[in-house]
Amino acid sequence: MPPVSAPERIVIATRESRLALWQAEHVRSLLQQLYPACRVELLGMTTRGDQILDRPLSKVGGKGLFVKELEAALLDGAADLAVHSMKDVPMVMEPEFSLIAIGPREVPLDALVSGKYASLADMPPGAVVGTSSLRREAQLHARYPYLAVTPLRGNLDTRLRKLDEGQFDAIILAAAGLKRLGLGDRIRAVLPAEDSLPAAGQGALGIEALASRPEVAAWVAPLNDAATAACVRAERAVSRALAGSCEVPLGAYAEMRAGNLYLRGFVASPDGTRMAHAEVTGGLVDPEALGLQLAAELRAQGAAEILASLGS
Ligand SMILES: NCc1[nH]cc(CCC(=O)O)c1CC(=O)O
Repeated sequence: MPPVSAPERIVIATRESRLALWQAEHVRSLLQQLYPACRVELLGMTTRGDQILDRPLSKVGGKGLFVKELEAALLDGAADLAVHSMKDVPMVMEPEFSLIAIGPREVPLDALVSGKYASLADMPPGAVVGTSSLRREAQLHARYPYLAVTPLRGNLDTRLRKLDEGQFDAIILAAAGLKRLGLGDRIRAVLPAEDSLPAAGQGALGIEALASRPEVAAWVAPLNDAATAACVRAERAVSRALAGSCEVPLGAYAEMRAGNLYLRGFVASPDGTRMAHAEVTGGLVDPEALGLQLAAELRAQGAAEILASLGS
């Protein structure tokens, strides 16, 4: 039996990239199984983040550009919930909105995609790696300072096309997106967290609704994965404490190890010459507190000076 009185109709707001539609369709089918008599529908939308492709997101308003239009659809009642990649959800949310479920994680790590090289270590000096993520760029500069990093934006298909056209020797993408779209065979190497610590929330789906609609939260509660939610909440607390809404080279990654949360994070200068790195372990009771503990540890390792030099 479904845990709540079954809804008659649920409308899911989603971006229209292939990955976003896959994720929304995935949530649609899970809800349809829970509520067979319900009409579960998708409302596809284009966001500012999808339109602005010529500039780095960090220069035009950041992650919020991927969620604003979906939130507007929640506010005006056109949709009941919105499905996001947790990585794209701003760390600080307006109080009208709440994250009502975080689904199980795909592989949370970054992946190397290349027709030429099987690993970063195989790439010769001057070889060109495409990424527009400050986090990936700083880590590449720190560990492989002889590689060239050049900007790469666009949805997954666009990025793969630019690689195939020869604009780059390799590109770095989230393994999760490639796997979800059936493009897992494009992955030459999954980058270990030691080489490329993932972004807060990477690989996890988030479901957002109006805070004023507890019935929507009850409908989707069965889709929440408690372990993933704890990991992602710890990661987001790190990012919130250190970066706020600013775009900085920062990674935060939590794993379950022996029933505890093992949380790692870094803050770096974009050129990778300065990097603060720290790790903490703690129980599942208060993931946000563990995130704040890691943020304090990173400050002790010099994160504050690095952030100050970024002008944030
Ligand atoms: N920044 C865009 C974005 N948001 C989520 C994913 C991949 C899937 C995920 O991490 O959940 C991607 C693409 C990428 O980073 O390669």
